[in-house]
Amino acid sequence: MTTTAAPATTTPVVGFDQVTKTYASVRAVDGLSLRLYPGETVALLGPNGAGKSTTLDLLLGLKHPDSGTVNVFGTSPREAITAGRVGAMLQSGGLMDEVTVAELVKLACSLHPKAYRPTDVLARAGITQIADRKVNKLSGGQAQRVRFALATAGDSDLIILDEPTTGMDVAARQAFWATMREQADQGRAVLFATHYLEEADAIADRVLVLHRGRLLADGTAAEIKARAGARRISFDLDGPIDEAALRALPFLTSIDVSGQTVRIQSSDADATVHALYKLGLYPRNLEVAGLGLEQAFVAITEAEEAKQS
Ligand SMILES: Nc1ncnc2c1ncn2[C@@H]1O[C@H](COP(=O)(O)OP(=O)(O)OP(=O)(O)O)[C@@H](O)[C@H]1O
Repeated sequence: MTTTAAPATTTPVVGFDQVTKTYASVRAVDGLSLRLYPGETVALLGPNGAGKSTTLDLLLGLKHPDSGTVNVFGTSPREAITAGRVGAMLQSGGLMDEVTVAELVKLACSLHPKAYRPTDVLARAGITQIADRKVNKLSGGQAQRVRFALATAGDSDLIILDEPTTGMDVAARQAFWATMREQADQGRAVLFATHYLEEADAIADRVLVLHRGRLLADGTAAEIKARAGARRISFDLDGPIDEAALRALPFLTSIDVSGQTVRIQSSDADATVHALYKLGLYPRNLEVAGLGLEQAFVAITEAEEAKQS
């Protein structure tokens, strides 16, 4: 497993030690150990059912581990939340129906020990214009912005976000991540679960890949991509294409032929390209590139599936 070097002298914001959580026969979190540090922006990735939401729920004290310990700022999650050190934006977080956006934000501020001014919170989340709307009349993206406002109602040291940008339009996403970057630059830790791998790649300083409740990889996006090892090769061929011959190329992990364009994934790009020339082919527009985070993620999780089956 790739691991990010931990700053030895800094107190962790979050500490999971050998944490396990089981629902009936499903082991949602399986012996998870990890540390988060101040100022880190960390993406939590994993396929559906990998245990991301359960991990965040454990971190927020909404669920309790069957074994192992969860610490937040060296205390229990509940103590950290009561002290106002944690702000959270959850996937399922229902919003009260019959109140306006402004009333809800005001309420969140009144409950936070280190609250910001409600007008500032509304402005930061870009919802000043919809402040008088009833919460149950909002679009999906507007409701996400309100959840974001609730997560940033006060000066918390750790911000937890479960799939925060689902339903947001491009402008809202950009504004959202700019704000999160500011929060991290001021020393807060930001942990977000997402299925948008391009966001994780662009935003996170550290990426955790969870699979069946276990940590498969922990490192920078570049480290995770390098770990997947494979590379993408694409080229065009003239004339009829002998797909069977291409499929027999060495080190091939996938191939896609579309018209005259061939796209290959290979675990040894040099050897594959060499073999391509040995077939007597003359590839045009040849490009060899590393995997994107999304392809690396698929390669890592598929390799784990294959190991377990
Ligand atoms: N309350 C529950 N009762 C029973 N099983 C549950 C419960 N909550 C989660 N699970 C199971 O635990 C596993 C982990 O679920 P979890 O919601 O943590 O995954 P996730 O990574 O957040 O998934 P997704 O990406 O789909 O949101 C899944 O197999 C899920 O079906």
